[in-house]
Amino acid sequence: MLVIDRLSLDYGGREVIKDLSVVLHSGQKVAILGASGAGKSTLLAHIHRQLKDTAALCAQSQGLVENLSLYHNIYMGALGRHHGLYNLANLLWPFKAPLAEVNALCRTLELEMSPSTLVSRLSGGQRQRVAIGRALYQHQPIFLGDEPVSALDPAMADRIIRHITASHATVVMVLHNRHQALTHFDRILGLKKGQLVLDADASALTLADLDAFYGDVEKDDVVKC
Ligand SMILES: Nc1ncnc2c1ncn2[C@@H]1O[C@H](COP(=O)(O)OP(=O)(O)OP(=O)(O)O)[C@@H](O)[C@H]1O
Repeated sequence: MLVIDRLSLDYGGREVIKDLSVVLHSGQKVAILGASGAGKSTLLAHIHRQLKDTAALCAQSQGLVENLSLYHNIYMGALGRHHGLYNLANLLWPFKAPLAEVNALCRTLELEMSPSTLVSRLSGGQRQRVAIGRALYQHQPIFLGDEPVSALDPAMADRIIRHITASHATVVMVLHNRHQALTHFDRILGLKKGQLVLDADASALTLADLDAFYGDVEKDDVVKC
């Protein structure tokens, strides 16, 4: 699906991804772990640039429009599927079919408020689910998520990840939760200071392995300080 060969990326000359090579396969569910600042979002954004015609990105920044409703924010996922005039008319007078689809999606995402609720009135976890809804509504075969469930309680996060993985052939998700990574994903990549230091089948790893991975990262950071 995507071959990344000796990738280096920098911000203003500061290298944050260093000589990274990895092959991502269609049909895989891949979790990316790593300490804050390791380069996970930068790598995911690169993957999205390469796959943007077939992948929906749920970014950490969300990009929700505060003064629009939950319905309109989720509907934005479908803008590319429709003519501009249809989109404009739907903005003013929501059509029945997309409204029913978005309502169904809201039920799946456990968003129980009216679809006309303004996004500015939602909690952090509700906003995350709207952003996930918008990405799901793109109906792409690949879902890319950057900590998309970090604000949800663990049980709800499990249900939402289960829905995302069931509805997409391929998922690449940045996470901090080791349990979620082991439970829902086939393969785990670990980044440390812009380098790939872990690439293994989730079935071959344990929570203790991932604790050790984070422990090493933290120890190194302490030493560096
Ligand atoms: N727009 C930017 N301009 C300059 N530096 C940036 C920018 N975005 C990220 N960085 C830097 O690049 C490095 C990697 O950032 P990135 O967001 O990819 O890390 P991350 O692993 O996703 O972190 P987190 O878990 O905190 O989200 C960090 O040192 C960060 O400060």
